[in-house]
Amino acid sequence: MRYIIVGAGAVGGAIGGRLAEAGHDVVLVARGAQYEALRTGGLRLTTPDGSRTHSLPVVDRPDALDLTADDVLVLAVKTQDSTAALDAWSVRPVAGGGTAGERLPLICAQNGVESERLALRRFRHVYGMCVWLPATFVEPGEVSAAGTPLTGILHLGRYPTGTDETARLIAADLEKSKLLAPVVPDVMRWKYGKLLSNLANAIEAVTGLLTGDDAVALFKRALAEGRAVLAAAGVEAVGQEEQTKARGDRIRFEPFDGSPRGAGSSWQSLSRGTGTIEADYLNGEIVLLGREHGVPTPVNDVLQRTANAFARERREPGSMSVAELTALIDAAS
Ligand SMILES: NC(=O)C1=CN([C@@H]2O[C@H](COP(=O)(O)OP(=O)(O)OC[C@H]3O[C@@H](n4cnc5c(N)ncnc54)[C@H](OP(=O)(O)O)[C@@H]3O)[C@@H](O)[C@H]2O)C=CC1
Ligand SMILES: CC(C)(CO)C(=O)C(=O)O
Repeated sequence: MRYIIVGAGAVGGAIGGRLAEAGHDVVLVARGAQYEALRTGGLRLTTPDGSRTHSLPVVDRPDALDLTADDVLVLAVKTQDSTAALDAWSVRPVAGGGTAGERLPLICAQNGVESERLALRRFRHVYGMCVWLPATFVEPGEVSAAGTPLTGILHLGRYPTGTDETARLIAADLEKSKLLAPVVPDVMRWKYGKLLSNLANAIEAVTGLLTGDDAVALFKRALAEGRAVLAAAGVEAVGQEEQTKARGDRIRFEPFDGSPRGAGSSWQSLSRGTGTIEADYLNGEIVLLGREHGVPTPVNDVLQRTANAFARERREPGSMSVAELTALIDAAS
């Protein structure tokens, strides 16, 4: 199989780099400065076991690549960029007839639960992936990932439910590539569990903090709301214990010597001044479900709106104190 990584940033670069190292065919899809850097200097991947550079084929648009029935699309863009990428790739012809949307497997290697829904409108064969793989976009052409001795754990399954032979073949390739890839029949249960953890992303992006009593207390309030909403919606999510057990002692996420990892993916969006952030699909997912099921969500609502304002106004990550953020939430509660 050939893996086409649509959005070769932090997560896409780490997964693509690991697959390439293990000898799999990989094509990177990138844009802007990242495309230029990957094209001219290759992909530099730094992990606890060292740094290496991979010279891989890279394209900046779908019509620069001829697709075959052997291809797998791995969507690793931020959720706010999913629709545009899915629209562009789904209509590409595949050798032998049909389009990518009709014939190729598409894996959503992203946080949140929205991309699978968007993908299923355009692709017949959609797979969800729950990505526990802390990765950093260091600079154009360079990404790092902190997991050791394996780089991350990627629960994989058919969307909305089920498993199949394709999932098992892809998982086998990932497992040969220093990644743990359990195939599960209920991948969205894993992704909803991860969504609850990612309610912290906005707190970290805005305040720069995830430790300390006040930041932890805020996260607990966001989490309690998230749990209440999922319960009201009848959505099952794996708990922290089950997630930790799945990793066992096979992966530790620890900073390593020379690790450039700063913070989570939303914090990185602000620090790169991209002008957008994923909050509508993390805290915003809980707010939306809360509205649908009559559960108030003042905490996640303020987190979503504050993170969006930070992105829009290109404010520095960490430039609001936890006390200020808590006061905004208290005023709305
Ligand atoms: N980073 C992490 O530690 C983790 C991230 N995740 C999730 O993984 C997903 C990806 O996050 P992450 O890797 O951090 O994000 P990044 O911003 O590092 O990578 C995404 C890349 O995709 C590019 N891109 C967007 N649209 C297109 C397109 N149409 N064609 C080509 N390239 C495109 C972006 O370009 P540009 O910069 O120009 O926007 C960017 O380079 C998110 O859902 C995130 O929540 C999950 C677990 C951990
Ligand atoms: C919490 C973390 C780092 C886990 O991989 C993540 O999902 C993110 O940065 O968005």
